[in-house]
Amino acid sequence: MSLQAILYTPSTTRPTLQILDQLKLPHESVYVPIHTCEDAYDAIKRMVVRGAPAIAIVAALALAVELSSASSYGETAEAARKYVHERLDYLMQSRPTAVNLADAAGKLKVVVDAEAEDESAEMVVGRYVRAAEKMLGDDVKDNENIGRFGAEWILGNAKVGEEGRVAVLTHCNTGSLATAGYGTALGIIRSLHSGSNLTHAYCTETRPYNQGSRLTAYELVHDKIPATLITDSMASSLMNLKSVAAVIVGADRVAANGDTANKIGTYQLAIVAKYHGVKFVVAAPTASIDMKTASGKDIVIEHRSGKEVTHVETVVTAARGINVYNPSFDVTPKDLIDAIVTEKGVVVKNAGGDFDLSRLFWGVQR
Ligand SMILES: CSC[C@H]1O[C@H](OP(=O)(O)O)[C@H](O)[C@@H]1O
Repeated sequence: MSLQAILYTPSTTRPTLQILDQLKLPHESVYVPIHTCEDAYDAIKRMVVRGAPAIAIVAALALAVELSSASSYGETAEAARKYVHERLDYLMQSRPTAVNLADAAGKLKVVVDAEAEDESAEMVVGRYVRAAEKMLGDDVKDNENIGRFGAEWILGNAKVGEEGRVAVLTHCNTGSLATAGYGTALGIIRSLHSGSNLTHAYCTETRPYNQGSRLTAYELVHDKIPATLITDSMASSLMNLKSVAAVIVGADRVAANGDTANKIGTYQLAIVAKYHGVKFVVAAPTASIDMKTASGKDIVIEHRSGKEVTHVETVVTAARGINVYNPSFDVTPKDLIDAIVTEKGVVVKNAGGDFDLSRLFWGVQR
């Protein structure tokens, strides 16, 4: 059975939403109910659920559940539209760096704003719920495409070993626990593995939240994919001594020029990969690409509590009184990125060294 971060039961009357408490993994697999937007906001903020696509989908579905269980959205279609806008704006404040939530909110606002003659509040709500539910299934399909396109690109462009197989390194968690299923960067690893083209997957611990040791390692073991856990500080030695063909990472926000914000530690992996001639691949749905943000210097980087660094669960692991620097993300400049893999295909830099990401959105209302 595949791992699922999100359990959603659509129903004509009262849908239900539960999320896997990722703070308890890998020790316990516990699902917690989400009834309101406040529940979702708190779960996203505390990283009970995390991962750019998963954050967006949980927020969208939480509002669907809330709308279906209360008539607090007003008596008229206009009141319902206003309520949906306000709740989405509230949810968007939960974490600033990943763009997927803002992207989903924008799309859902367009859906409810599509006015129809004499429609009721309930008709607006119904349109919202159907659009939010569609995001769940679309994300899995997108990730399967990312997996296929990414595996094909790596096998066609990286240093492939004997029998057409590769070893790769990934950072943070970008699998079924960060999405609606299958995953982005981890989706490429799943596709390489299912095509018998993977010799080994290395995953970094990804301090301080340990998405790698607690979540990615959990997924790789669950799927019986040959894998080895390393600490973040081992990555350069690994690329120096082992035949790593590609580093594959996710994205929280890809700027219009291709600069990419991702989990802290990504930037240094890109530098080491460049030094060792290892391909550096960003895997992300187009919902993670923000054409309104020109470059990486314009991306807001979330800073989190120093306790994430000084504590492992309740155990203090640092000298009391020390200051802590804890940016949750860093920005990898486009020059260090070899390919951006999306559900619509792979984008590489042109002869001028630039990514032209706009073509991914031709004919799409943004
Ligand atoms: C496909 S998940 C994308 C992205 O989100 C993760 O951040 P967080 O665990 O803080 O939500 C990580 O940066 C992943 O690469």
